[in-house]
Amino acid sequence: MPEALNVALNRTDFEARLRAIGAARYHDKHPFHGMLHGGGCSMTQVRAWVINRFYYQSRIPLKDAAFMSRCEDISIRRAWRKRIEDHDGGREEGGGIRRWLKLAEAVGLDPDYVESTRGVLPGTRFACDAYVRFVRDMPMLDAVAASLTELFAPTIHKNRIAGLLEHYAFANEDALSYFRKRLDEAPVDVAFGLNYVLDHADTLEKQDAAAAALTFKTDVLWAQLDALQSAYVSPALLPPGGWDGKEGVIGALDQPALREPVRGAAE
Ligand SMILES: O=C(O)c1cc(C(=O)O)c2c(n1)C(=O)C(=O)c1cc(C(=O)O)[nH]c1-2
Repeated sequence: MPEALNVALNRTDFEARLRAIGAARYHDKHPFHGMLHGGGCSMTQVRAWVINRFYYQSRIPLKDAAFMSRCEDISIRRAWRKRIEDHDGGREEGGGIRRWLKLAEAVGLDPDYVESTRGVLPGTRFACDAYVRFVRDMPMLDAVAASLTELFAPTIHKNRIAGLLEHYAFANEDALSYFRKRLDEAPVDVAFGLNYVLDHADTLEKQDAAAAALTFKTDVLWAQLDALQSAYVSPALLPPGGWDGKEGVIGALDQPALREPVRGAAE
């Protein structure tokens, strides 16, 4: 191979390489998201998504704590610990996990049931646990690069807020506060993470490793939606122990807020 092909990309071109991974592989392109955002999901499918996605939410602070536990650089720890606070909140209030459980209640689920993580699909569990393990075991550069899917999250969060508000009776600002808050939180995290990766991936080998880590993370996200699609979209193939469409559902299902969505074209 000619020498020039073995040289690391400059920052601009390497960032473009990372962004191209999102453009090709991010989970906004998964058909389940098209259904969810376009009003094509039944309320049972929305509940299944809320139950399974809670598992992802619950693993995020564990992976950030795993990251912190290996990080010798105090200035990085000072910046990174915000991520745990964003999700776990204070002792009494706040935090993404509490906001996610508000969404669970809004779709008619018992938050204790959701928090129990019973009924989470095996594919969801394997994918999310793999992310925690990856961040615990891989080089720091790879661990940070894996979080860079958040570069692409604000667009999907905005589309989700708009799509859910348009199509689903349960959706209001309170129920969707998780996503609204992430619009402020994620850009801070991703600016730090992107700078770290651009600074540290200073050889072609490291750039390849960072790109592979980001690709791995897109697989973590995609696999969670594959699990939902397989279990809850016809022809449904519910694995043993997966949520049965009934357990944990509380309150009167004929209440107006829990009406089935107004179906529209998938966006
Ligand atoms: O709704 C989404 O599509 C989505 C995607 C991602 C992501 O790209 O990993 C995150 C989030 N949301 C999110 O809310 C969040 O807090 C988050 C943290 C992380 C991470 O890897 O540290 N990703 C994401």
